[in-house]
Amino acid sequence: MTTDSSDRTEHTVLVTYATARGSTAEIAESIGKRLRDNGSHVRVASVSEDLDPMLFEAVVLGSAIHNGAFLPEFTEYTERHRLALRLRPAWLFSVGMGPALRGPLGFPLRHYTPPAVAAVGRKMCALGYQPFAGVLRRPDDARTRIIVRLLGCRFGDLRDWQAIAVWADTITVWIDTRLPSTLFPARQESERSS
Ligand SMILES: Cc1cc2nc3c(=O)[nH]c(=O)nc-3n(C[C@H](O)[C@H](O)[C@H](O)COP(=O)(O)O)c2cc1C
Repeated sequence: MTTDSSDRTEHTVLVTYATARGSTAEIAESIGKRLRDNGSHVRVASVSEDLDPMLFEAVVLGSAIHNGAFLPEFTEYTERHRLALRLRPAWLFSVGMGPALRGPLGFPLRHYTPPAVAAVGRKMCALGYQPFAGVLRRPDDARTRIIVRLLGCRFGDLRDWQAIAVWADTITVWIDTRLPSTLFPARQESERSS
């Protein structure tokens, strides 16, 4: 934990991510900003920085999905820090097409979690898992384009910033209510008497 100049306590949170083309990094930055605005002390970093989750009081981590799995460097990070992730309250997010699927073929698949993604959440004992829609570039090959269209998915920036902010707020509620209060005794005393 840290304290700012007014002795206000700030819980320390790591937001770490893996991205191939940048959309997941922007989602991680947005989650970090929201948690910061809500009063936490936040570090946003790529998994390539390999920050130790034990140095923070809570961890939010996420990756783009490619071919039904998290990016390899992300899965490797969760393996390397498996014990620390179990010891810290940790939340997992993915970035892919899922929440953007529509229509008779796409809708039933909206809530499908690829087994490789579910396995990461299970192993790290994530307190929550949230899939977000990402940025879907128009594929070069016609076959993939047709499949994506059949699943009712548009191409372009499909990110739902409001859903991302709401999810970050639920994490703040957990942090504020479950992590131990770290107020200095003197301040607690003055607050009791006011
Ligand atoms: C090669 C490739 C494979 C992908 N495979 C999947 C997939 O299996 N499931 C899915 O939901 N999205 C898939 N996507 C969509 C990406 O997850 C989506 O574009 C995401 O926003 C990429 O995040 P990034 O910009 O951080 O790399 C794939 C994209 C690419 C380029």
